Amino acid sequence: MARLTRSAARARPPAPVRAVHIGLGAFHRAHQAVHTMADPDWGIAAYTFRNTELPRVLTEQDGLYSLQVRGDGEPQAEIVDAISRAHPGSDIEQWLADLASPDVALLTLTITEAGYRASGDGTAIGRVLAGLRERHRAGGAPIALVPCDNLPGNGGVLRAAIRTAAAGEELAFRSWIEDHVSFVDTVVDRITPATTEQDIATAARLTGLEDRAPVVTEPFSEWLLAGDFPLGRPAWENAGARFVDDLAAYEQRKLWFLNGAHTLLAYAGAALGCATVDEAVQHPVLASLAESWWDVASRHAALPAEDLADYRQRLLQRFSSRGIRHNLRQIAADGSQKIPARILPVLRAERAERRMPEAPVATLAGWLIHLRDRQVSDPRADELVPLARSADAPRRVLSTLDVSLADDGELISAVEDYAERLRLSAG
Ligand SMILES: NC(=O)c1ccc[n+]([C@@H]2O[C@H](COP(=O)([O-])OP(=O)(O)OC[C@H]3O[C@@H](n4cnc5c(N)ncnc54)[C@H](O)[C@@H]3O)[C@@H](O)[C@H]2O)c1
Ligand SMILES: O=P(O)(O)OC[C@@H](O)[C@@H](O)[C@H](O)[C@H](O)CO
Repeated sequence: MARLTRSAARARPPAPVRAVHIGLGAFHRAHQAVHTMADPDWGIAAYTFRNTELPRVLTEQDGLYSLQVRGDGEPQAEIVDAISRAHPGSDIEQWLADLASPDVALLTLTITEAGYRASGDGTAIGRVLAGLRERHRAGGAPIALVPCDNLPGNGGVLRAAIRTAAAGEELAFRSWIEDHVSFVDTVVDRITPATTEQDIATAARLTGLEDRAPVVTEPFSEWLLAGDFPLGRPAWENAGARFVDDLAAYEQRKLWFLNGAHTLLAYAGAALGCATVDEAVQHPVLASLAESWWDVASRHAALPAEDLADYRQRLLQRFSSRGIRHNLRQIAADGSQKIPARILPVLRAERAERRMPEAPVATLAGWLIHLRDRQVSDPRADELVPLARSADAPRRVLSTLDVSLADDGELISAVEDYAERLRLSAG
């Protein structure tokens, strides 16, 4: 079987690099790259500072990969050609040259929620700062930074992270950042699980080509953006992106309803023995918990009730799709970074009205079990795992997220009881 390359796929030559990406993974390739492909004048130079294998494979494939879109029927595959160059993080010189180039108008980021917390040499924020420094030195063309991670106010979070990291820099550079770097807020949505060996075999069957870097995703895709692009941007709207003035209500809907339900299922679902999202939503206890989460979140959400009702109905279909096997373990990573945005705002609002909502309690109880019994991937794991194994674990773990919730004795008892209930139900 022929290897997937430009000549085998008879595709156009790579587009000139005008966008850079950091955090080359599955999601970038299912989302921002697909939007960028809709504008043939824009090519991407994509970097990953952790995975050396993916850029090597993509380079061998001339930047091409297949995207399998899986709904309930037969998957459809298309070849995505938006990535003109793929680089491992060791290509520091190329990274600096790309960010310094006035041809480059924007940098997109998918560095996970945890990526915005860490700064200094070797971190994503440290590398972005080094790139901006180089750009400033090289003439200082403006640039748009477009974070695409599931964080509330992600543009503002990135701005704050860069400002903090730049605190010791020269005044001229810091002023340039304030005046010439635009931080765009986004809401991103397309469920994209990690690729499996089985997906590689399916890609070969669908395309007739050997592709070592296929991506699997769902038909649904959404990208909402608010902010300025001083040197222009691809016509992302050709692929359905929407540019709006205020994202807050959409962001709340996405983070609470989709990501919040994912987090609930990841912890309570794993405690009840489920491995994937589609399996979890078939489980009667978890299906009812998800509905109860959406009921309680609807009480506090800003969008009109009909909009929320449509959204949750659609979510249930998306979560139930047999084509997408989204591992709960993948979603369970970095809970300390996700729970505060996805679950706690609703829990606080409920507690202020003296209610004890079952689904947030189940999420926290499932998280406790996760921290105590499983292999934990979380930037705060060293602190959290010992606390979860100590006496008074619910209070001590919750206090790492929000001291006022940890002082809520009724809540702590409810979480403790629920964790026991999950353990008993799991047998
Ligand atoms: N997969 C999805 O369904 C989806 C949907 C919407 C948003 N996202 C966002 O995209 C992010 C990446 O998802 P993915 O599916 O591409 O994952 P992935 O595992 O395929 O790729 C993750 C990328 O992030 C980088 N990364 C991981 N931890 C980092 C850190 N601490 N600092 C800097 N970079 C780091 C990795 O090097 C890799 O390039 C998610 O964390 C989420 O914020 C994902
Ligand atoms: O990607 P994370 O780790 O932020 O969160 C896991 C999932 O909730 C997330 O990837 C969703 O699938 C995604 O946000 C859908 O658009």
